Amino acid sequence: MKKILLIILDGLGDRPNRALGNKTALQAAFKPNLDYLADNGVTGLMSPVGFGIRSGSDTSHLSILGYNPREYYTGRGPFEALGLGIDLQPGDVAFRANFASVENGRVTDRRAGRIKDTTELSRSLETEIDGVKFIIKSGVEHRAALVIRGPNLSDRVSETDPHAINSDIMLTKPLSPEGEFTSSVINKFLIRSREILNNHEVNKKRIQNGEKPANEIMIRGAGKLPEMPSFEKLYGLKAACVSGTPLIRGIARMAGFDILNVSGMTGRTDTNYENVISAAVDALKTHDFVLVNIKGTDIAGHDRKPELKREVIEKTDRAMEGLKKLLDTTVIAVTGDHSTPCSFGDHTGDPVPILISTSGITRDYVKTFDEASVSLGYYKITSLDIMPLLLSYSDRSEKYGA
Ligand SMILES: O=C(O)[C@H](O)COP(=O)(O)O
Ligand SMILES: [Mg+2]
Repeated sequence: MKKILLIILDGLGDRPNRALGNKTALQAAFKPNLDYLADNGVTGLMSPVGFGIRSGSDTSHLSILGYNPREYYTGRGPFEALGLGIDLQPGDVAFRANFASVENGRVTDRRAGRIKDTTELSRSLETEIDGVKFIIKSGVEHRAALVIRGPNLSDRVSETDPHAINSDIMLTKPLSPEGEFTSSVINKFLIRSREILNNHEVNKKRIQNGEKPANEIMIRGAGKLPEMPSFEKLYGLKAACVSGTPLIRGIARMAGFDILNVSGMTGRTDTNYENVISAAVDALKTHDFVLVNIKGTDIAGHDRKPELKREVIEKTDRAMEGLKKLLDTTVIAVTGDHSTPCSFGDHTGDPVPILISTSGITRDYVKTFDEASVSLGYYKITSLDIMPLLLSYSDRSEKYGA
């Protein structure tokens, strides 16, 4: 039996970019190690969740790990909260939150210029209203989690993220009668938060420095704690997660993974790629399955920066130099969780390249790892097919039938 290393480059898939001579970031990148793994492996295209589905990182990672989101997904919020170390309790409702910039009632930046640190801002918003406790914890850049705790709370409330700039700021609405109280108490919190954030020293300084203020908190992905069997129970695999992204850490925590902390791992494009990959290699000594998530490719896609995406791929590739040595003992798979084309600035339903490499594998004829090359590869699969394939290539599958 072999170990399994699964490396997800978040939002990896792309479309041709004019700035890269009509190539995708993967096609334009110098990436000898990814190409080596593709050459010495089997490749193909992987559709996250299902063909043509524009999945989020939450539903796609769940499905890659074999948790069908249609069965287990209750919303993004719980994973964001768990990933930030909040001890979510049954009955709590959790949200993903964005610190955003607003001018004259309109959103000018959904990410407040990818602000570096919102800890003080989050702290200033914590409160209790009508018997409901508001817990807010800052994540990476503009990201945060909001958890509301109290009796009779419902997740049947609408989001307040317009997902587009120049849109009016929003309040939540109940999605059914059971969401009425929750929505009204959240709206009191949001109105109070606007007042606090607009007068906050951090924002006054930002404006003085010519930066956009983080003066609005927008919420989405309402959900309660899901129930999921552990990864170990499902597959008998002891698993570890190497990711600086709270959402991914939260999903892995829910699945019972060991969540590793790595020096220099930021969850941003400036992460220490070498440390991330070597922490994963180390973890393979004590774990059967290691999941790595590199977030920079997705950030570059959302920010419409093809050169930056290429750079993130090249840095990841450089850090992967030592992985070739592991192929005798390890199945290495590399893919994305969805496409985030730089030309679109958001997730699309385009399939994502996947490679699976290990010694002794029957190779296909593909020698380079990019969207077009792997379309000639062996597999056209969905994310739900990944775990069965990894179990099979690592000689861990149970026989189906006698
Ligand atoms: O980076 C993330 O957290 C998401 O993939 C995109 O979310 P955002 O558009 O709110 O930044
Ligand atoms: Mg993603």
